[in-house]
Amino acid sequence: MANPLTSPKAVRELLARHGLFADKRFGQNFLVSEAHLRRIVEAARPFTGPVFEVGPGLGVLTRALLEAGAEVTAIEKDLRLKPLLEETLSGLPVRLVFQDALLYPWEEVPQGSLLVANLPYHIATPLVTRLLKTGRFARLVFLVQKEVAERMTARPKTPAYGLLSLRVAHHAVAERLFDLPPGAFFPPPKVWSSLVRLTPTGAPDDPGLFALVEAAFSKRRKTLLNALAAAGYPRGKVEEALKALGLPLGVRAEELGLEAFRRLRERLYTGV
Ligand SMILES: C[S@@+](CC[C@H](N)C(=O)[O-])C[C@H]1O[C@@H](n2cnc3c(N)ncnc32)[C@H](O)[C@@H]1O
Repeated sequence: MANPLTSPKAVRELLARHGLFADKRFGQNFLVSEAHLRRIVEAARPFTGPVFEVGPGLGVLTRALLEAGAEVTAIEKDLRLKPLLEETLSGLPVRLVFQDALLYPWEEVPQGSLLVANLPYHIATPLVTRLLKTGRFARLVFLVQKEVAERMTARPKTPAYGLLSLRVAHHAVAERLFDLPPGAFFPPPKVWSSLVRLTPTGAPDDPGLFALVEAAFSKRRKTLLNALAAAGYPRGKVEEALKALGLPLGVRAEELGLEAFRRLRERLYTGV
C-alpha cells in the first residue's frame, strides 16, 4: 500500500491541520517520493539490529521501516511534531524520543545497530562522525546534501576529498547509492540530495591519526610539510618521514590516501 504521506498535498494538509509549518531551522524537508522511499528501505535491509532514525519529521520513513519489520527508535528534536507523529504512527510499535540527536547517548546503543534517516543537513557531519566513532553500528543509510555525500565518498586528488572522506574511509566502506532531485521533498530544498550507505569495518577511532589529518588539511593551499610544520609538527621530522615514505617534499595533503596517512603517522609518532 502506498504511504499516505508521500504527496506534497497530503503533507501540506497534515501540517495545516496541526497548525504547523516546515521549519528551516530544523532542516525540515519532508520526503514525498514513494519510489525513493522504497529504495531507501531496500538499501537499509536486512534489519539485523535495532534501527535508529534521526529526525522522523512527519513519520514517513518511520512508518515504511516499521512496515518492513524494523524495530525503530526515532529521535526528533522538534517537540511541535509530537501530536502529529502520535497520529501518523498511531498503533505502530515505535519508540519515539523527543531530544536533540546530538545529545543522545549513542555510545550505549546495542552492538550491531543501524541508522536509517533523512538527516537534517546541519548536523549530518558531526552526527555521522560520532556514530562511526562508537563502533556500534552495522550499517548507516542516510540522505544528505549531495555535496556532503560527495565529500564522504571522495577519492584522493579530487576537489571534495578531505578530513570527512578520510574519517569515513577509516571506519567504513562508503557508497553513494543514488541522487534525489529537490522535487522529492516538500518543501523542495535548493540542492540535490544523495543516499549514502556506510558499512563499518570495525576500525576503532584513532585520535593521533585524525589530529594529523586535521592539521594536514587545515591549510589546503600549503604543501603538507608546511601545513604540518605550521601546526607544530617538527619540520625536520616531517621531512624525514616524507623521504622515508618516498613522497616528494612538495606533496599536498589531498594527494595522500588513508594508507599513506597511516604510514606517515607511524613514522612521525615512533620514528621507525
Ligand atoms: C530532512 S527532515 C526529515 C524528516 C523525515 N524523516 C522525512 O524524511 O520526511 C529532518 C528532521 O530532523 C529533525 N531534526 C532537526 N535537527 C534535529 C536534531 N538535532 N535532533 C533530532 N532531530 C532533528 C527535524 O525536525 C526534521 O524532522
